[in-house]
Amino acid sequence: MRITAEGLAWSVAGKRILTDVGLDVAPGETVGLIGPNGSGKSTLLRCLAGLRTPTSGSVSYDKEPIRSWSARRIARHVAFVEQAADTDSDLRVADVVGLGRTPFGDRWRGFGARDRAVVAAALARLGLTGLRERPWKALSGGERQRAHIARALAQQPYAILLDEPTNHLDVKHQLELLGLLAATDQTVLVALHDLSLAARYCDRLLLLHDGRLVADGPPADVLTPGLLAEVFEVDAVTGPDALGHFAVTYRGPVAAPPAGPLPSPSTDTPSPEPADSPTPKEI
Ligand SMILES: Nc1ncnc2c1ncn2[C@@H]1O[C@H](COP(=O)(O)OP(=O)(O)OP(=O)(O)O)[C@@H](O)[C@H]1O
Repeated sequence: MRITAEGLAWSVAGKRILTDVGLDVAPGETVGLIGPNGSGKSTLLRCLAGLRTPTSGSVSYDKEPIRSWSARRIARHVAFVEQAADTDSDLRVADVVGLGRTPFGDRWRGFGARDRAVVAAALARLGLTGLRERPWKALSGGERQRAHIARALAQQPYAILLDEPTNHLDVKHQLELLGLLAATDQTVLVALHDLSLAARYCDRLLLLHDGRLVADGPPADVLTPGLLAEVFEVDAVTGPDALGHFAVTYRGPVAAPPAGPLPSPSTDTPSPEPADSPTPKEI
């Protein structure tokens, strides 16, 4: 499915957050959305997922503007993995992943064999089969993140939007997830902070700066030392790493933050531990 935005703008409280964003993600493409903190990545993804109504401009799926689409119709096309998605804590992992089937359910049919098979496949894809009966609240941050991605896959969407999906994942799971996104036939737009991983796994990068799209192209064309200095304020070199992947290596920030002294610790004598305080246990 093709995702297109034209002249997209979003403002809040009189402040422009996105300005004149135009993008076109082709069917099956894996596109990375990069930009510094506060540049507008989450806001843009929310507009593309139909969760935020643009102040002006339009979002289209396969050239059809989604302005008048219902949330259910959008969810049958696009899955969105938000940065800090919260989920009802009484559910089991399989139930959370099963929420991905909601757009396809109806109260007469219920949750059928096909839904169960799709959920099982999504759990397996994210290495969560062994955790399927685990209460949601007993999961680690990375396991929850993988479960949210499994829920998105269970939605069987034509396109997946992901907002920093690797931020809680260990290295192995980061590589597995990005490999999965790069290999899928679905259209993928993924916000990432790790620029070398973005370069390695994405066909193309979109660079946001202060709510404007300032570069759009193959990773090596977007991640130039000049743009990295201007937009991310880092002094960096780019080129092949030891394995030949295009990578970014940082010398440091362009300008060091002002080196003011931190307040010194209080010179007051600390109060002694109470005599009966328990000895800390080794863990
Ligand atoms: N509802 C809102 N009200 C006020 N300001 C908002 C709102 N939503 C977003 N913003 C502001 O818009 C700007 C862009 O936010 P956004 O979350 O889209 O950035 P981001 O690129 O995803 O950042 P990060 O990398 O830190 O996740 C920020 O300055 C943010 O404070």
